[in-house]
Amino acid sequence: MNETDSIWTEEQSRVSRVVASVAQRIEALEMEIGNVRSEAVEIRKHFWDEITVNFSSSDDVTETYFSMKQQADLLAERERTQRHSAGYLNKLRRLAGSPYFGRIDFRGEGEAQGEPIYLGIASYREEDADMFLVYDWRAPVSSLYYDYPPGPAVYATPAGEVKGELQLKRQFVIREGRIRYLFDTGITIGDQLLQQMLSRTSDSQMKSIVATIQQEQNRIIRNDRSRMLVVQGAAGSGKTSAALQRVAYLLYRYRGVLAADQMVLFSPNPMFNSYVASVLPELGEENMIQTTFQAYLENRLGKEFRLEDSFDQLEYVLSGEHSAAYEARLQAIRFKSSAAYLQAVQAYLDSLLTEGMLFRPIKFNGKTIVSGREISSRFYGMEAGIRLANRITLIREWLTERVNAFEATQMNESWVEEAMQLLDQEAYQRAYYQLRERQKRKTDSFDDFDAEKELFAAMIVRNAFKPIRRRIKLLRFIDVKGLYRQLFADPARFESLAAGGAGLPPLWKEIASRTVEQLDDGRLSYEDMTPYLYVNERLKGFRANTSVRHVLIDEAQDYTPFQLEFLKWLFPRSRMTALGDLNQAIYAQTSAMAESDPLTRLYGADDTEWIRLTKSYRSTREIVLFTRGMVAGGEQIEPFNRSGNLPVFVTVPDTKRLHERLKEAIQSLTAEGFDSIAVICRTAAESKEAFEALEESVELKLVTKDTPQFDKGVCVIPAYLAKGVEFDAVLIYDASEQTYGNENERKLFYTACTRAMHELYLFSVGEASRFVTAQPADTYRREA
Ligand SMILES: Nc1ncnc2c1ncn2[C@@H]1O[C@H](COP(=O)(O)OP(=O)(O)OP(=O)(O)O)[C@@H](O)[C@H]1O
Repeated sequence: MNETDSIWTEEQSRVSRVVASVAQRIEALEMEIGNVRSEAVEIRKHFWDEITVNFSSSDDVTETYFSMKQQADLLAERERTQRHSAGYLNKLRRLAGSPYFGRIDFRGEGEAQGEPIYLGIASYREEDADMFLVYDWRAPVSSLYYDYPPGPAVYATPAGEVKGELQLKRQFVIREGRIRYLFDTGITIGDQLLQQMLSRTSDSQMKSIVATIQQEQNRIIRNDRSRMLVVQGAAGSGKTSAALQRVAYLLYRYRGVLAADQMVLFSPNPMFNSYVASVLPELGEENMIQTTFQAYLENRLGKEFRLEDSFDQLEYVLSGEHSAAYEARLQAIRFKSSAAYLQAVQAYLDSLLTEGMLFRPIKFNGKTIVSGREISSRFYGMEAGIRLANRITLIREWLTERVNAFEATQMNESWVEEAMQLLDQEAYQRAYYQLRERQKRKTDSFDDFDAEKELFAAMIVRNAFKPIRRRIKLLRFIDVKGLYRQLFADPARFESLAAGGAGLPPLWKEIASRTVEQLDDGRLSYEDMTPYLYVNERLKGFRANTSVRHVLIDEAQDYTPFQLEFLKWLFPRSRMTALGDLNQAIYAQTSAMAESDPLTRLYGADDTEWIRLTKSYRSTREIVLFTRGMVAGGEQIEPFNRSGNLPVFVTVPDTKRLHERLKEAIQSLTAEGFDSIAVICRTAAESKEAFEALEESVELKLVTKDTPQFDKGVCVIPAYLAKGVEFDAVLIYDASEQTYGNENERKLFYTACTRAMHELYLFSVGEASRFVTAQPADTYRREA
């Protein structure tokens, strides 16, 4: 037996021992849980038997209370134990066939001998044993595995640094209790294993990467110093993967203090939510809250306005209509998402302390109780030093008093009498009994007709004023829509707010009048949604969420400085991780990542850390070498060393031939065993066209913004919905100069091409796009 064989045999016998031990533990735990469950069921069943219910005297009541409490506590305790054990059991089951994926031998300074440490997705120790048979990949010592090659190494613990020497680093692939692969690794974590992981065909669900986390990714995952962590990483560099492992890490690191529902992940679209939903459960953790910024905006503004979403906005931009209105819209999108606009809006809100506040009148039955002007003069009559929020609180109190006073005058009005007549029998009965109950507590008599009538009248008046009180409570008397409109209705005022108008877009007047028109029509375009909500919240008080402790923003380049500022206000007690790639900023708006300032300014330089990822893992070396030339700074993107075919550029004479070639390509890729193939188009309209042309000859699905989840197979999808996800093979439907001939579409084209893991085909009717022809001829292959 040579050395390798004997290592293999030794390691296999350890694996078998651990697997047997885990299996035993699972069995014991299943029994234990079964017992606790039946105990809990018993307690529930006999809950009342054990309790002596007696309310005769106050002592008896106390005794009853305590006996109930005791039973309830017992039950809660059993159920807690059961939940905890069930969670542990879930983790053990995951260890059962594949207990670990790595081993490090570490000799601490001053120690004579190194200790082998085995890493898995959860820690495991036999009962009453000191040593862990498996360490959780998130334990402090486990970081050695990701951070160091064999040699001197150090890891941080809550009690300080531990120095020593890493003597061995070994990787395993264990399935069903058998070692499939085993190798000792050097500097990075096994290129060999990573090669294997990356050469698999893709799935409709993202996978966890714990066994092959790279050193630079580990810095993201374990970072817990700064309040704000910004990750700028190339396409396919593992930003999303790192973000999800980070959630798992933080849940472990702060267990007992931080729960999954205190972390929120903002995804680019609802489909993406389903794509990443299985990573945490795969690691035995609960999922964090997942949402999209659009869903939040819709929830807050959907009742008031007809809303456009970011995809509609992009479709409009891509339509490329050559008109003055189009140019104005582009300028509006850019300006309204900029830090300059945010500052102008902030200056506007500050200026409202001296002039310009707008209030809605408080009316009842068409009669004005307090006019808008009256509220306004009350507002500006206050001492200059009182802050906006305090003024509004004072106005609210004052309005409540005014409404109270008015309400008191209404008892004998004819509308009350009429309402009394209209009470139907049932409502009358209900009201009668209610009043009677209430009255009984005060006096015993309720037979006086006049008194009864008076009480009814009071009740009717009170009910009629309820909505008004509610409106006052919710500060609806502030005319937010009017105030937002005013920003645009008075361009001169806005110019003075925006630092003398120096930074205003050239078509500002056109933009202003269009915005007013839209607001009057009850519509809100995507670029106005966050600013509008910001104005609303600043005036009415932010509806902040204080329970969330960590916000992760994926595809952060698609957020505007305004939106990030908004999220900071919304989650005041939260840390933030923003992950993005400026080269994939496909929207026309100003990106918060375009310059480092908006992101750094959010929490200040001292509280912000930037990490850059330049290695790309998703695509083959050939695809990365072809695509990286399309974007600024692309030469810094380093491909992971996994080889495949050159991207293929196919020129066809007409659409008929295009569809034939597409069909052939899909068929041959399917035959080669690729599970996920995407025909990526520029817009929804182009996707529909491609889908209709192909659906008869190939089995495929059309993905739209309403598609709830990804499925394996062949799909046709617009590029903006393919963001963040990947496919085995990508076919660019139309890579012609006519379709991608505009500088603005560079990033969209790059994003589409970088979705490919193994194969990339680009088709073109006629002349090829400038983004293709600019690439070195040896980075792709041409076919006619
Ligand atoms: N350390 C790793 N081990 C194994 N696979 C990895 C690793 N890092 C990244 N990958 C794989 O690379 C692919 C791209 O990762 P991911 O989607 O997280 O990248 P991204 O930076 O978010 O990409 P994009 O910005 O293009 O959406 C995924 O298939 C992921 O599993």
